[in-house]
Amino acid sequence: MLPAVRSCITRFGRGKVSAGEVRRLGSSRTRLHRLQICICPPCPSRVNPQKHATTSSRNLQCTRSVHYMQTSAGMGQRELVLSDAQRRTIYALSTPPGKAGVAVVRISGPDALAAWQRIVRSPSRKGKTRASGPEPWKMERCKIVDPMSEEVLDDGLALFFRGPKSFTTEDVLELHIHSGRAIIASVLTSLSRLPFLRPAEAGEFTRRAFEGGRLDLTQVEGLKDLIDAETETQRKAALRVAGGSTRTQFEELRQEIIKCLALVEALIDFGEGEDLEEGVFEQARERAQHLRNRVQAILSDNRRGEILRSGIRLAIFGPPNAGKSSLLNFLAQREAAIVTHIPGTTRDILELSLDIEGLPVIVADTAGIRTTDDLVENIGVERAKQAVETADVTLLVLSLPDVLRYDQSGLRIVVPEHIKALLLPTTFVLLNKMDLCPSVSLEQVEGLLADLPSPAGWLVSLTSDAGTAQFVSGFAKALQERDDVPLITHSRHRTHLESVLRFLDAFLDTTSDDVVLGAEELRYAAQAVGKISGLIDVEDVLDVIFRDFCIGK
Ligand SMILES: Nc1nc2c(ncn2[C@@H]2O[C@H](COP(=O)(O)OP(=O)(O)OP(=O)(O)O)[C@@H](O)[C@H]2O)c(=O)[nH]1
Ligand SMILES: [K+]
Ligand SMILES: [Mg+2]
Repeated sequence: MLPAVRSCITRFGRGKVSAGEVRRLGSSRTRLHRLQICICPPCPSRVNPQKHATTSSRNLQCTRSVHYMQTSAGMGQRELVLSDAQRRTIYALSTPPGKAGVAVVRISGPDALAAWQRIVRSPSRKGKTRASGPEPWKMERCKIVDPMSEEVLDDGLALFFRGPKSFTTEDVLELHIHSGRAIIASVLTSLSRLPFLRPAEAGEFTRRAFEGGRLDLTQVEGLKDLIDAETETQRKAALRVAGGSTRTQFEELRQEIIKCLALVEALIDFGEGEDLEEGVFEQARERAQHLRNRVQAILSDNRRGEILRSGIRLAIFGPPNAGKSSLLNFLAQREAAIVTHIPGTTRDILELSLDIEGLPVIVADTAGIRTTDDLVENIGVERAKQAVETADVTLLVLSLPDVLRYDQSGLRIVVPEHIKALLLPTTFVLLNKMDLCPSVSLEQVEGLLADLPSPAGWLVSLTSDAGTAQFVSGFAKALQERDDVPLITHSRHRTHLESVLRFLDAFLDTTSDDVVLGAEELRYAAQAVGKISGLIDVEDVLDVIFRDFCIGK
């Protein structure tokens, strides 16, 4: 560690210099990649910054956590924890192994250029020296050679990205080679012979993109979801998250909390009436109330984002022989479930992951619900009830001829009592076997469907296919609810947001007499939002105070 940096950090630990000064000095002297400064809950043990400051040879990478402690007197104490990790250049095959047209080997880190010089031989650059280096962001036809023997391993393309304008924000070299086991193995073996390279660990390129500030945690999740997306709706949602729309919205939320905190901090430091205008605390309360309502609104999304990611869990249920398994087979377009005329055919739950008009749906076919002496069937009925209870969406299948009644009051649909008990206001209804009731008109049945306590119902014949197209499109639309992707796509976001809500509520419970406590709650709230994106910065609070209040003018 350079003495100037060490001394600056020590002074920072004593509160003599600002984090910004440390950052500036650190950046200029040691070419730091990035510095993370966090607000942490009060630290039980004071940490000796010196102990955590270690020396590293090249390309020092620092991760610093600032423990911002608020004492009862309202004075801030800052502590610095410094850890250096040596940043080596990593390499890996970035495409699936096996026979294909192209394979991409990615090399990222400070020595990517050195790797280029050792293994890339470009015929078009005969006149130029190797030391002049590649032209960044430009594909170059080249030969890939073994760095020791100069043996040509493959004929391919090389692409050099100069950091920070690369995925990882470091220098990145991409080798586009032919995809074959032997070629890939020879190139990777050659790379392993370069002492300044090491194989990348799982997710390490993305991790570096995160550490370099290219992606926040929500974008990292979005990127993974994008790669994992199996349906069109999932792809669109993940693309939006990966593109940073979630990041922006959470960041806005955090900034709002920090503004609130800045008001309260100013109140602590300067007190109302002297340097500050009146009503600052009220202003902070109003903002916090507004924020609280917004967080509450984000949380009441019926888990749509998480459901969309993992697939909507749909349970098909109903009386025996209604055509539940026939429906599953129709949706799957294959004979996945056994269908017979015998009531009680399905016993266990049969689950299939299906794509319904671009929506990921995990469909469960269940045993027909009835009271029976058959031990095995009874277990099946119990499982069916459980599946209905745990599903995100339920669809009741009824056989029209079995439920249609005609009496003095006219035509009615009678749902068996033990089925009624499982009906929710959100249960969709499918009336099947319309082919068996030719005398009943479509209008009549539509009127009856409207009487059911269900958001939507359809009339079909699964054997003749009548009405099935309308059912599928109508049902998919009903499942989609709205096109917009909710902000929360991972339960991790929900957990942190619930904490935000708790801290905001706790702040709203405080009075202007205990502003120190109130500030603490707001700090926790900001920290909880910061955990969603993975970026927490104590300097933000200081920046806002200085910008908005012109202290010490
Ligand atoms: N006529 C007619 N028969 C149908 C229709 N749909 C299904 N069926 C028949 O109804 C019988 C029962 O169908 P399943 O799909 O096994 O019914 P289920 O609800 O799964 O029955 P369980 O598993 O025993 O509860 C079979 O003989 C099907 O061929 C339809 O639209 N019209
Ligand atoms: K059956
Ligand atoms: Mg069945």
